[in-house]
Amino acid sequence: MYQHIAVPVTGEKILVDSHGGLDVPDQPIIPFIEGDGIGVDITPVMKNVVDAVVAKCYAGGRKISWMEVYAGEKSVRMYGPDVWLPEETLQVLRDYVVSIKGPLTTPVGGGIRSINVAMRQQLDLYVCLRPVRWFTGVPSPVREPHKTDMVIFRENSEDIYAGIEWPAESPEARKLIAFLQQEMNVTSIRFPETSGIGIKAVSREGTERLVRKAVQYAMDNQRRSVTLVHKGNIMKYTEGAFKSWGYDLCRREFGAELLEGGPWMRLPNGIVIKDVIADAFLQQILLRPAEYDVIATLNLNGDYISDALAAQVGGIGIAPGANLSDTVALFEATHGTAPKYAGKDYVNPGSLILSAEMMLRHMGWVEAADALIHTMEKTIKAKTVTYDFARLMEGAQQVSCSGFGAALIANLA
Ligand SMILES: NC(=O)C1=CN([C@@H]2O[C@H](COP(=O)(O)OP(=O)(O)OC[C@H]3O[C@@H](n4cnc5c(N)ncnc54)[C@H](OP(=O)(O)O)[C@@H]3O)[C@@H](O)[C@H]2O)C=CC1
Ligand SMILES: O=C(O)CCC(=O)C(=O)O
Ligand SMILES: [Mg+2]
Repeated sequence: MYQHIAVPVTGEKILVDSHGGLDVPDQPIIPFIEGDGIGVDITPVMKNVVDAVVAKCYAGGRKISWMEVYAGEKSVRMYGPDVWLPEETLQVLRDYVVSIKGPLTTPVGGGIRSINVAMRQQLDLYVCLRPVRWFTGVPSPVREPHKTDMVIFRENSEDIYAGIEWPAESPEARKLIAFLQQEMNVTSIRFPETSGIGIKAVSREGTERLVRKAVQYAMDNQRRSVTLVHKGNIMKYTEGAFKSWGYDLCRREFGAELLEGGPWMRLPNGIVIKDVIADAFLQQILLRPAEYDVIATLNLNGDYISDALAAQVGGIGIAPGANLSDTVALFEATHGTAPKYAGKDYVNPGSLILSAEMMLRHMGWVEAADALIHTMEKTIKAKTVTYDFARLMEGAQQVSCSGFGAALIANLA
């Protein structure tokens, strides 16, 4: 049926029920993309650890049937030049509803800007959900890392990140610059002859669906606040509008009322809705992280904030994430392909394993998700860690990528 994808002979599809919930069989087929660079190291380790934890928790009653699908460099090798993201891969990710991917290299000079961004756009995975928490014993550059406990909701489908841009001196850039100057009275392009041009599109619909998910998450998970992070003082009609539309939505759909003086608000259940300008936020998360909880932000801000916050709790080697639409979920680590370490069995697989933990929880396999967290805590506490933590820890036993996976499996309760 497919050109290169082999559907496992055992296992069934996860289905979406009439209320939008998941109907998860005991042997679901989960598509996975190995990923480029360190994908060859971390993805097999993630699968082994997940298989072990599921086997342990459900004594054979549940099992994942993994189905490999292709994107990135492996796809080009299999499907031919410039086929970075085959149509059948997108179709499977859409049809099978829950999947997981390794990192993908952004091709240089190829026909696709970023495979990761293309997937998010084509599957309309408009939420990038990235929880940031500290595990006991993880080395951190801050004095009180346990105070960093945030959940980032990054808008994943629009903003300057969508890649609407043209190089300096191209006919398109010249045409757009001429239009701006002649038809829109723009006088502030300092060097029009040599300017590249990018367009930042931010919509009310895009903002509202993202903020709605963030507020709903805060309510469902008893969080204290939702902060809208933006640079609206400068980019008034994109980032400033994100803030205003976010507050309006909270008032209209969630019954939020202004706190004294505004614009901060409070929901009937006490959750505070507030906003902060992005540069101030980046210093406050270092100085007073306990003041922030759920974060709703635009695409590019969310990209920067994800890596910055990950650093506070040990680095992107342990930073998980999910890309979500209303039905489809594609889990992935926050980091990229770290090419210098590719194939060396060296890096931390923790970020992808914790992404799988989010996936198991999303599927309702809570026992397995809890067991994964437990063994992660136990293993790090015992100072059995990969190079990234070992170089910052005293008395650590440094293990390889697969060695860390083996330690997680050995430490399963
Ligand atoms: N979602 C995705 O698939 C993403 C893809 N990318 C793509 O990845 C490629 C490389 O990007 P780059 O900017 O180098 O960023 P990376 O995130 O790939 O790597 C940057 C650094 O982060 C550390 N790091 C990353 N992963 C791990 C890990 N698993 N364990 C321990 N440390 C880790 C390493 O630090 P150190 O050197 O200190 O050891 C590494 O050199 C680019 O093509 C980029 O476009 C980037 C981000 C996301
Ligand atoms: O697609 C890419 O190359 C980068 C993506 C990225 O940095 C992210 O999603 O955090
Ligand atoms: Mg990033």
